[in-house]
Amino acid sequence: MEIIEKAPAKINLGLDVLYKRDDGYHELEMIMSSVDLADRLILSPLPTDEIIIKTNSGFLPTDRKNNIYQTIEIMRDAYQFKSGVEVQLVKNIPVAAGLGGGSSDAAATFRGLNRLFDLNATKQEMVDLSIPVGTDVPYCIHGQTSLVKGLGEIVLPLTQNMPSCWVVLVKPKLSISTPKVFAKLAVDDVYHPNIHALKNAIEAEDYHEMTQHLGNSLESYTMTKYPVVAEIKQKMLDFGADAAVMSGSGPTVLALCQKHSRALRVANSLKGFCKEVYVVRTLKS
Ligand SMILES: C[C@](O)(CO)[C@H](O)COP(=O)(O)OP(=O)(O)OC[C@H]1O[C@@H](n2ccc(N)nc2=O)[C@H](O)[C@@H]1O
Ligand SMILES: Nc1ncnc2c1ncn2[C@@H]1O[C@H](COP(=O)(O)OP(=O)(O)OP(=O)(O)O)[C@@H](O)[C@H]1O
Repeated sequence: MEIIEKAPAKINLGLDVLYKRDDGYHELEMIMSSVDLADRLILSPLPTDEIIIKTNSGFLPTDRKNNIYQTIEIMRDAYQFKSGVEVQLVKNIPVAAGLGGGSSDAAATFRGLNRLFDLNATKQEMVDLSIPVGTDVPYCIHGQTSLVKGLGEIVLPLTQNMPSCWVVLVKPKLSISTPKVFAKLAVDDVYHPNIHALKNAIEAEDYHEMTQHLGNSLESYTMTKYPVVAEIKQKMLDFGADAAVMSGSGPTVLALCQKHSRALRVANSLKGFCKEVYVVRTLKS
């Protein structure tokens, strides 16, 4: 028996860092959505108790450092199934890009194990178990456009999906360490996007208003340190994107376009500048 699960990339339309907590983590308020650039996971049971991860990506750990491996251990502990599991991971989402690929793989593993072993776990039970795996995993389990708060564990689905449009994703050849970005951030000086205006625009299905409120508190630190990220955003706007913003802690920048022809123009104009350029659609839940 085999179970196939898709793991879509997440995008941060809005990311506000509210304050630094006493434990060193940062309280966040975000609007998150997903796009149809996705990894694919094929899960099958094993006769032994082994956990085997096979992937087409040369860059990923396949041991306990992989979010998929951690998720299998957590679910096996919680639901007391003995079987081992093999997961074939077809990696399409760029790694360490700000697109939550690892978190989405973990969420797909929760869903896939639930189906493979008929565990009857509710979304909320999976969300509760997922918190140690990563900030974005609870959102990825819900998977619909949401207001996400705290350290990512509070997920409040909006009444509407984000208005459908084309999304151009451009990732420069840079590795950005999320812990470093948070550690270096001057929290008292960050820009605060208006998350509530963004939420209201999405719930009113007002595409134009939504484009006015994209924003990310981490953008200015990353753009100062890596000017290429600012250059990509500016080029996207110059070539006619309706709006552009960095996703997560970067370095991927996303542009929104209502017209397909415009999205293609933005993408083609950036292809000479960056290798990793994707034109994708928003997802409906
Ligand atoms: C910034 C986002 O992309 C928003 O979607 C994600 O929160 C990043 O998620 P991620 O890459 O999975 O990173 P995590 O493993 O959760 O966090 C990495 C590190 O960043 C810092 N961190 C992370 C999230 C947070 N709310 N406050 C923090 O200070 C912590 O030092 C943490 O150990
Ligand atoms: N299944 C996985 N897919 C991708 N990365 C993984 C996975 N499991 C563990 N990792 C590790 O997690 C790190 C971050 O990967 P990921 O692609 O999730 O980052 P990201 O897109 O920056 O996420 P975020 O938007 O949440 O910051 C990588 O360095 C990688 O080694």
